Amino acid sequence: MLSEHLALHTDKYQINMIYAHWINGSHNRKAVFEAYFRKLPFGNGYAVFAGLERIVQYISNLRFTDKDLAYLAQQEENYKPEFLELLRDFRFRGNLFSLQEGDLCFPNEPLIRVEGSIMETQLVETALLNFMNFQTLIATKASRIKRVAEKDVLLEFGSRRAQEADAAVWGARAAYISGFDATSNLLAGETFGIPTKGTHAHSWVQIFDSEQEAFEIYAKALPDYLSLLVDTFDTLESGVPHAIRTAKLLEAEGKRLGSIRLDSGDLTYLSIQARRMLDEAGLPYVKIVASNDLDENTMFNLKAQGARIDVWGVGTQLITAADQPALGGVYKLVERERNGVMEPTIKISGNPEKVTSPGKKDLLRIVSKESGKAIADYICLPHEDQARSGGKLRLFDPVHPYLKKSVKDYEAISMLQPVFAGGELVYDLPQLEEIRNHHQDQLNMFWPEYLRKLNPEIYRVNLSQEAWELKQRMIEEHMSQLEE
Ligand SMILES: Nc1ncnc2c1ncn2[C@@H]1O[C@H](COP(=O)(O)OP(=O)(O)OP(=O)(O)O)[C@@H](O)[C@H]1O
Ligand SMILES: O=P(O)(O)OC[C@H]1O[C@H](OP(=O)(O)OP(=O)(O)O)[C@H](O)[C@@H]1O
Ligand SMILES: O=C(O)c1cccnc1
Repeated sequence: MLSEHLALHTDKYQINMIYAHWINGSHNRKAVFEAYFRKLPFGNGYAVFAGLERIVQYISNLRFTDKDLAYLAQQEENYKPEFLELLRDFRFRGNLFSLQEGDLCFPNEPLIRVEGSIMETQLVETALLNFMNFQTLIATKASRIKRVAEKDVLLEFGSRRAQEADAAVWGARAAYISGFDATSNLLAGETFGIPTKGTHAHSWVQIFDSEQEAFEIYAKALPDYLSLLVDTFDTLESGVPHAIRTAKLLEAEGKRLGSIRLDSGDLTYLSIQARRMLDEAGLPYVKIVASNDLDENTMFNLKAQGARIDVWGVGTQLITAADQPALGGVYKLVERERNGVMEPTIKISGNPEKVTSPGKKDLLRIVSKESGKAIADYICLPHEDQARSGGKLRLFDPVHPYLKKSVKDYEAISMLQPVFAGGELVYDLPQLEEIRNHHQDQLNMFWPEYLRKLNPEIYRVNLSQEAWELKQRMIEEHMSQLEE
């Protein structure tokens, strides 16, 4: 759980390839890989990049122990002892560039770029994608939920249904980045400083002889910000009246019941009725929490129906990204060293979406100086300075080049930040609060049509003329080689 020691958290084929390169004498040749995803999850208009802190921890601690090496020797008889000695001395000495956590990101743009020896760039693929894919997926799901909740309070309740402990804890962090207000998971709270919140379970009520007794005992022990779960027997006939009685007892002691929680039945009807009963009892300050398999779609409907819910507890659907449980991010080779010189490389596919964009690339966000809003993301080769110098920029769709427009009076924001340089960490990991604020600033940079939950406008991600021509040229070269 949250292990720092993850050298073997890689696919066996990575070590096999590294071994074969070593036998071939090519393991120290240079390579450049880029990580990206091809399709946005949940039909959303953007994704929220997350996972960098975990990646930094992983790379900083990447060492093979005696135990790891003994295990590798046992797994593969072919591995020569000298190879295992090479692994013993392994440290990541390459460069890594990445988006910042909380950045909005889009399909087919480089989110992380790794440059270094074949050995080090290949080794890190599995873990890096594992962290990026999961955390970006959950941050994106959480961002959708936040768009619907708007100013309501969001509590992350997913731990018990998450795909194991790391997913619960890092998932809680991803949700917080995208605007959740608290988590029920204390380890996530302790590890990352996320505020923690909790109500109580049905078992608390069931264990006593009466609901009223259960509420009073709980109120006595934990009178501040108390939340009472009111649906164990009958929400409106029993739970809410008992909660009101408990609130009055608290008032007599100068204290206030914080909230009641609804966890079953028709949440619109029950919240409206409970609100009325609380108000009529002179308890307008008591908030209503709702939970029960909620997601952004149910929440949207509940709000449209006029539900009187102030606080939303969201678990399973968020933490498992239930409607799309994988992001599908990939890590592709874009440059290789040949005869001492770096050259672009391409992966051809019968499926045009899967043809890679060759060459090491930078990602610039083109932002209008007039509106302060993002116009497009622009992928160019590192030596290209047209966009960076603010010159008139021709944008065209890489798949349908006739879709074009020119922009001027813009700022080109460089999205890929240097994180490791020659193996040294050169990036100050921001505090979680800063990441959360950064995510909000990012959202403010986009017009609402890209942010809406249903059928959002597609944000432009364009290749520079030069990057596009390189791709076309390499496709044609490969095709003519195939024909020969
Ligand atoms: N007014 C509503 N409109 C749309 N969906 C709702 C509404 N009220 C509740 N839901 C959602 O419907 C789903 C199922 O609720 P349902 O009432 O069938 O089960 P339940 O309340 O868990 O049943 P039980 O009473 O046995 O616990 C949940 O995801 C819940 O959030
Ligand atoms: O529905 P989710 O979005 O996943 O939110 C978490 C759920 O977990 C709890 O139920 P559970 O039945 O596990 O425990 P309980 O006995 O305390 O209700 C809680 O009451 C929520 O319904
Ligand atoms: O505190 C709660 O109400 C809670 C915590 C975890 C899961 N369900 C509810």
